[in-house]
Amino acid sequence: MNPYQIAPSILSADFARLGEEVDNVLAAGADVVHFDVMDNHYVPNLTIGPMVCEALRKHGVTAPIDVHLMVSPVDDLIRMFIDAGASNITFHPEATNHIDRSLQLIRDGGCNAGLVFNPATTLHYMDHVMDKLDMILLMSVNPGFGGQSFIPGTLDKLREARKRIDASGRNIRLEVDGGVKTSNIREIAEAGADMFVAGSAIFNTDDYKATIDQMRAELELARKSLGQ
Ligand SMILES: O=C(CO)[C@@H](O)[C@H](O)COP(=O)(O)O
Ligand SMILES: [Fe+2]
Repeated sequence: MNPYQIAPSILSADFARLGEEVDNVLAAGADVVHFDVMDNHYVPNLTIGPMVCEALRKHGVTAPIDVHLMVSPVDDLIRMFIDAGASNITFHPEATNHIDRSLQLIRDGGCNAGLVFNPATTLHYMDHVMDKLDMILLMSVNPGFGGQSFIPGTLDKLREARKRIDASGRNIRLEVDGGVKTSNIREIAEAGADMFVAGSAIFNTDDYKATIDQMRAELELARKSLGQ
């Protein structure tokens, strides 16, 4: 099994040709489709909802769809994305009054559940819900837009999150989102991440396969330096 997952964010895809873009990036070797949902309330931008997720499933996409909810509140959209064919659903803990209940709702719907931490959000939100987490997503930019620069302090936060995951003994994915590129993916992996969202770094290149191959080569170097 590939220990590392590459998840292109379709926020940077050409929305006028979304089905084709997703097909192309999966054919180029992507593992997962990262699906950014913004409500112009929790974040100052507005994107796509469950109808688009369902349309991708009807189009024939069978790869995991990783839904990143940047919305408040979260529960209604969790239900809709479960019905629309989501595989993973993550939300920001400060966007719901009932973190445990929202995580349980995702799991009861048969999806993997996760919390998302903004650069300034404390990891303590995970303390009492480790048993309900399948994944943890650390934002390495402030949420709302693609194409921003990776915030370097995320590396220490990743190391801290990795320690907590290892101490829990649970199989929890550690995803990172924002400013991930071929030039920094290796050090991000060495800090403990195992799932990498990359939007502009993939969709703004002419050759998706060449970019993803280069990312995998960097991840292979990280794997060796970690002694895995
Ligand atoms: O959730 C978000 C932004 O809020 C991300 O998923 C971005 O879409 C990542 O874009 P790049 O930083 O990789 O361009
Ligand atoms: Fe995202």
